[in-house]
Amino acid sequence: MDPIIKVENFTFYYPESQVPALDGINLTVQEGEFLGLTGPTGAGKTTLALALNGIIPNFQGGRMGGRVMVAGLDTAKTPCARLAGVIGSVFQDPEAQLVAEVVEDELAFGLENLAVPREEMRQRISAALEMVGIASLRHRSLRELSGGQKQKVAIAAAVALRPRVLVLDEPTSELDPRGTLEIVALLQRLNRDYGITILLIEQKISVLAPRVPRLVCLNKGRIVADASPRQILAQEKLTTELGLEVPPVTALFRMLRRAGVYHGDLPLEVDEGRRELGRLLGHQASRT
Ligand SMILES: Nc1ncnc2c1ncn2[C@@H]1O[C@H](COP(=O)(O)OP(=O)(O)OP(=O)(O)O)[C@@H](O)[C@H]1O
Repeated sequence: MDPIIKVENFTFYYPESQVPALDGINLTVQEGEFLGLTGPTGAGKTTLALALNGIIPNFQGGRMGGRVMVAGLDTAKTPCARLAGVIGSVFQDPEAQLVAEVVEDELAFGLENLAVPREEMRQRISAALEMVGIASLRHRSLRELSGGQKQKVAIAAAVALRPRVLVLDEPTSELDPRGTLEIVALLQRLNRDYGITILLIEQKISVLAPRVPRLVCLNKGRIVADASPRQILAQEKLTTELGLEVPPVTALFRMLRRAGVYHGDLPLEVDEGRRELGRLLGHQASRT
């Protein structure tokens, strides 16, 4: 089967910039994957998201090389309205991306732009609100909602367009830890139950690591790693270079590995670490 995303040798310079924001990117994503994308500030994460949804190069001037294919469409040659039915985007700041006063109107907005007939529009709005678990917010004013609820509305608005891919650019950066985990759990559900391919851009590696099977790391416009979070977090030189905030429990087990007392998989979460520690201490006790 053809991959849902295929980025081939893609390079992009913003206007008047001598340094490429993206430099020879090659990335293949199969339909149904849940992918994390991380890297330091200025690495090119947002630029890649904009290249995937066609804003680059359709609305943003600049120079590019290579190509970006999403669901078989070349994003540089496809109108953004057509791409919107294939790939949905959610950005960092819910305020900046919401345009309506009332939740259901927000969902209607994108559908109207695609000229979806009225009755189908009503059905799609209901379905999207159900999928995201916010049917009860349908008639609420956006101004009354929390940041987390607003992000869910933004996700529902994207889902109403029935995309095969969702790209989310740091959607939880303005949320507290509970709101963050709720959004990630929602994305996992959309991926698992509806097969939507998810590309989640996130600097907080502790949020991504236990929840994504595949993590792509960008630095200075290049992909510097593409592996499981466990494999990436095991590479001390790489994580230092990228300034990734390694979860404390993972850092502890890296130390134990270095000291030669631990040889198992690196835990990514506290519970996992506690279990491994129990096993390790039990093992040590049985040897003495
Ligand atoms: N509109 C623009 N015009 C010129 N240069 C830009 C523009 N937007 C981004 N850049 C530059 O492109 C490079 C990549 O930026 P980008 O925003 O894609 O990185 P990022 O990884 O998303 O960073 P952050 O985590 O801070 O959002 C940076 O050097 C940045 O300064």
